[in-house]
Amino acid sequence: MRKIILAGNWKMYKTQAESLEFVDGFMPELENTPTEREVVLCVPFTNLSVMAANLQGTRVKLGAQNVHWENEGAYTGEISAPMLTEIGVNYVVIGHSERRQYFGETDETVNRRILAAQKHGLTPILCVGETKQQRDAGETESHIFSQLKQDLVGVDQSNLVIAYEPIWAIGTGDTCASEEANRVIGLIRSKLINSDVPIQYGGSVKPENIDEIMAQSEIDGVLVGGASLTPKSWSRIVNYQ
Ligand SMILES: O=C[C@H](O)COP(=O)(O)O
Repeated sequence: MRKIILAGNWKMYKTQAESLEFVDGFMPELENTPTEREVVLCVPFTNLSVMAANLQGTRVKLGAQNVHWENEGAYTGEISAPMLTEIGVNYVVIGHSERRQYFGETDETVNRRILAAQKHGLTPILCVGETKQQRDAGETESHIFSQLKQDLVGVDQSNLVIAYEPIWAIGTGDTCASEEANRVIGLIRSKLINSDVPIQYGGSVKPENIDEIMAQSEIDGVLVGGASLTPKSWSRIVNYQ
């Protein structure tokens, strides 16, 4: 039985005060959410401690948005896995297209980050996906297979989540058709050793399309940016029909 994981990625949004306001608004909405659905919030590093304190005793799991492969060292601006686990972080987003595009993340560093996360008991959410240009050139599958091959070297597939995020669908309102997302996710699954790895879809997920996305047979959850930022839209997403 594959796990359903609904994860919000807040990216570089929300101060601590705004995070707490969100928790107040969102928690009552979780009361009717089926317990088998895992709900995760991947928040900015600066909000992890305050969120850990405020989510204690709730079913919401905490996620970070990146992790370095070393435990400590002269790596200005980076955060290590032991620093995250000390706070009570459970998940970490790795290889998001924004990290790959703006911050020089490569498949090699993505792989190193995943291995470090797993070594410390964190569950990596590995993001893969193609650009519009690659899709138009018919390179969607080859690009994603290449990412998987490099990113998953030596990775334990029993503690892993993958998010398929077509880059052209992120933050654009231009959702990938749910049948197409389902097809690509099925192909990703066919490349894995463990076919029970939860595979999410990400890219302009919103209250209006969540029911259709979650009705697809291969899709085990979603990684949501913009629509995870307000209690109203996020609660509609976790309470999909
Ligand atoms: O990590 C989340 C994705 O980048 C999707 O972002 P979005 O829901 O704002 O399109």
